[in-house]
Amino acid sequence: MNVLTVTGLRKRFGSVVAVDGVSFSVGAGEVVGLLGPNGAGKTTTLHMVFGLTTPDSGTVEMFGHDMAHERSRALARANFAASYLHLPHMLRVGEILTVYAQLYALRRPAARVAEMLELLELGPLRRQPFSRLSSGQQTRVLLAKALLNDPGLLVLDEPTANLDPDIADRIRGLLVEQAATSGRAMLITSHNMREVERMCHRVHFVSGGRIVATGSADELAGAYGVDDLEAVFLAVARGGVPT
Ligand SMILES: Nc1ncnc2c1ncn2[C@@H]1O[C@H](COP(=O)(O)OP(=O)(O)OP(=O)(O)O)[C@@H](O)[C@H]1O
Repeated sequence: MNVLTVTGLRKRFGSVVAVDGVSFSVGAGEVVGLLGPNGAGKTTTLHMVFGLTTPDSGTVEMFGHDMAHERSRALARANFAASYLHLPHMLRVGEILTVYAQLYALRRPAARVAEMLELLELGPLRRQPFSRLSSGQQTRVLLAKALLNDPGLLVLDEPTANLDPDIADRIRGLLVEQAATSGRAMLITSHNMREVERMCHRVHFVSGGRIVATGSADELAGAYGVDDLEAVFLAVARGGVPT
């Protein structure tokens, strides 16, 4: 069974059609990427998946629950992170994670917070207020918050934005490993093609609010007769078609 099934999503903002009939699915243990140029509709799609934006039409089903009618049951097993999200600025890192651990009704909140602090290398920062962290440190706290409830579906909008190459590489590694071992489904957006090649089993290219190409990185490179996903991106963004 799919963890996530998105069918015919549409969203218009005034005269702008941001998402124009997007359908896809994500299975257990699968990492799916949404790629595309600025303004293509990726973030709007993620926000509709997670219930942050209400679609004009279309459906989102998570763990077999329809988001429109069983939102809290669906979201109980999911989580979302994006570097543009804000957490309470005056609270310290440890306090923020503790608040979320309680909100998620975790059985052993203190132990889980300690685990996340270690996993995201945040131990030395646990007494720092969120407002005093660098943007990369804030991104790590947002990821720690998103992993707290061991979600079966993790939605990440540019997961390694603001991270230095070393920590970004380690975080990609841990996300991929966790998806493989726990069966977690992941849906991500990224403008980093090497990241997508490393993390995603399947990618959907979005352009003008529509999915215009789908496949693994290798399949897409083959279809467009190019060497890698970066070249596929350029071809798709410039209106190319498969060879
Ligand atoms: N709240 C909003 N009000 C009006 N227009 C919006 C709103 N959110 C998004 N849009 C418009 O919808 C379109 C899609 O935006 P979206 O943020 O989904 O693109 P994106 O693919 O995530 O782009 P990027 O790669 O730059 O993050 C854009 O034209 C954008 O200006």
